[in-house]
Amino acid sequence: MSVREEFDDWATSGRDRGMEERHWNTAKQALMRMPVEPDDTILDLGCGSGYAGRALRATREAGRVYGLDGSTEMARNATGYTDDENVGYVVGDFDSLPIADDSIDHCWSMEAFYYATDPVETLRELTRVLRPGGTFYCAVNYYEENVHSHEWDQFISVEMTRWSRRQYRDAFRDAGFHVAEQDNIPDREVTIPDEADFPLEEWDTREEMVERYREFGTLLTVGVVP
Ligand SMILES: C[S@@+](CC[C@H](N)C(=O)[O-])C[C@H]1O[C@@H](n2cnc3c(N)ncnc32)[C@H](O)[C@@H]1O
Repeated sequence: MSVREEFDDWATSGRDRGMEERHWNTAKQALMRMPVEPDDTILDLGCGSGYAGRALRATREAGRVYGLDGSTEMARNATGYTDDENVGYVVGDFDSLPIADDSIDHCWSMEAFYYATDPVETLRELTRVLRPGGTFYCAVNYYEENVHSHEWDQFISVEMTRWSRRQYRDAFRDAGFHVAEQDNIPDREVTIPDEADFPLEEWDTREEMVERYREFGTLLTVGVVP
């Protein structure tokens, strides 16, 4: 199945809002760190329901926000969630961004980058569209050190790239970014039941669930275009 078919299916069955809910606890912490100035132009790469761009408009006075997604239905849903004319959702692929050179101040991406067919090319594309000094805030829950994420590729028909912290930094540098920051952002809000409630459907032990959410959380890598 293609990215488009897979995520069209998610969007039409309402799973875009479920993703937003699952990602928001750590996404909001990372979004707060972005050095967005009023009127800056933002790209949300793999925007899903488009919540991140709308949050940056509402809280940081971002100027123009573009959400890009390979799924037509995701882009359609996202468009329906706002009447803000400075927020626009476009259909496109990470490896060939339909965006002019040096036109974006900051790019955000949550739980999407690793679906790129060619993640190295996607990074190169981002250095093309970002202005000098522009940043790429790349947040992922699927990565090598997060052993609890390793089986996720079995539940989806799209290829996924599982890089380590080190591989993210190296790839960012190879594509021409400076690496400004790399951090694990814990999810302190997700409810973790009492010991006596385990095993759960998804978790054998409480310890594993604590490690997944409170310790590993979301891996954030921040690149800056020189
Ligand atoms: C797991 S969802 C995350 C959505 C959103 N960022 C969030 O935090 O909820 C990944 C999104 O990336 C999009 N996507 C995956 N690979 C893509 C590609 N190669 N080009 C464009 N969009 C892609 C999917 O259609 C999907 O909406």
